[in-house]
Formats: sequence, structure tokens, C-alpha cells
Amino acid sequence: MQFTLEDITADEIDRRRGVYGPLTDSVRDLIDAVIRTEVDAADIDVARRRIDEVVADLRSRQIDGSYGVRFNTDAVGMPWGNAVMGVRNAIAPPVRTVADREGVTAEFTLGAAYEGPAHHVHGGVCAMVLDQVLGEAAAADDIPCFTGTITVTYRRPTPLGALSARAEIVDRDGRKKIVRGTLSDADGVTAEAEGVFIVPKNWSGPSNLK
Ligand SMILES: CCCCCCCCCCCCCCCC(=O)SCCNC(=O)CCNC(=O)[C@H](O)C(C)(C)COP(=O)(O)OP(=O)(O)OC[C@H]1O[C@@H](n2cnc3c(N)ncnc32)[C@H](O)[C@@H]1OP(=O)(O)O
Repeated sequence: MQFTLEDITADEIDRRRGVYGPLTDSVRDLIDAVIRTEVDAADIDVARRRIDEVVADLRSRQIDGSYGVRFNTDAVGMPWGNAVMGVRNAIAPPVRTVADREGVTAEFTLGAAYEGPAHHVHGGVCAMVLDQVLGEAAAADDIPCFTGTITVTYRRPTPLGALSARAEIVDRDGRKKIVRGTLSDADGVTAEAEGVFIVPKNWSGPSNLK
């Protein structure tokens, strides 16, 4: 797993978060608007041209390839391209976890962009969110892990809207951590997951990431 060290302060990370976070929120709002708009075709055409102009402006200076997973010398992580929680990724819902002594919890909202069955969350999106949340639980006491195997059991359809997820390490065996978690709506669990998360061999990246 490759990581990129950026020699920047926590204040600089906060400054960048303040610059890019609102842009990402606006693009996320755009995605939702594109799904739900009922304006006329002529207005859609105008909107498309304006969006294309914005894209051209943003592309006038950009990095090659994906954002990568960056961290600073204090091991503050910046996985800002991450598909589930990336600060610069408008596809990310985002799902941000909070760690406690036993595991991690996240509260988040999945809107129209995550639909599978009508008005319900796509099963792949449920699995993606659970993979991230279980992965963060696996990493909470140590270092980032790869997902080896994850099994998701869908108990009932997950409605779009306000949701939560919870995950904890339930067993350890050498480099392997067994992690279990749930996805829930206000009425309780909708999906459960169990995963084997594996600490990379010969790990040389940062530990105790914040
Ligand atoms: C710096 C700033 C960062 C900030 C940010 C921090 C955020 C921090 C949280 C991130 C949260 C991300 C959450 C998403 C995480 C992904 O999405 S990761 C992407 C999906 N996963 C992958 O691409 C993994 C692909 N697979 C591989 O790379 C390798 O097969 C693996 C999984 C690393 C294992 O390779 P390996 O280490 O060579 O394994 P190996 O030595 O053969 O086996 C070790 C043990 O694991 C077992 N094992 C091996 N493979 C598997 C498997 N697939 N399933 C189950 N068991 C297995 C073996 O049987 C063996 O067990 P024992 O014999 O010891 O009992």
C-alpha cells in the first residue's frame, strides 16, 4: 500500500479542508440535482455548457492520476479521494466514523445518488459503506488493513435517508483481524457484515493514524 508524506501543518490541512470541502459539497448537490431536476431541455443544455466550462477551468491545473492517500508528519491522514469518505470526492456520501474504545460508529445520509431498488440503497453501496466502516474499525487500534474477505447479509431493504453504521474487532489472529458490523436505519439493522482484514506484510507506513 503506497502512502504519500506531505510535510504540512495541521493548520494547513484545515485550510485545505476549508477550500475543497465546500466545493465537494456543491458538486455532491449537483449530482443530486441532475438526478431530480425537471427543468426544460433548453435549460438542461445551458446547464451542461456551464458545467463543461467549470470542468475546463478546474482541469487547467490538476494532478496526474488519482489523489492517493496522504498523511503529514503527525500521522494526520488525508485520504481525500476515498470513495466513501474523501473530502475531495463528491461521490463519497460522505461517511465519517467516530472511534470509541470498542470500535467505530458513523451517522450519514444516503440520498438519490445511491439508489438501487426504488427508494432504497443499492446493495453494492451498502457493501461499500460497510467495507469502509469495518476497515476503519480494523485500523482504529493499529494501521490501515486490506480487506481480505467481507461477507454482507442483507436483512431487509435499506431505505434512502438517515442511516448509521457500527463496527468492532471481534477477534485477532496474527496479521488477521475479524471485524463485524451493521448498517441500520431508525427501525434497526438492515444489513450485517463480517470481514477478515489483514495487516500488510512488512508494513513501513505510518501507524496510529489520526
Ligand atoms: C496514511 C493516511 C491514511 C489515512 C486513512 C486511514 C484510514 C484507514 C482505514 C481505511 C479503511 C479502508 C477500508 C477499505 C479497505 C479496502 O477497500 S482494501 C481494497 C480491497 N482489498 C484488496 O485489494 C486486497 C487484495 N488482496 C491482497 O492484497 C492480499 O491478498 C492480502 C489481502 C493483503 C493478503 O496477502 P498476504 O499478506 O500476502 O497474505 P498471506 O501472507 O498469504 O496470508 C496471511 C493470512 O491471511 C489469510 N488470508 C490471505 N488472504 C485472505 C483473504 N483474501 N481473505 C481471508 N484471509 C486471507 C491467510 O490465510 C493467512 O492466514 P494464516 O495462515 O496466517 O492463518
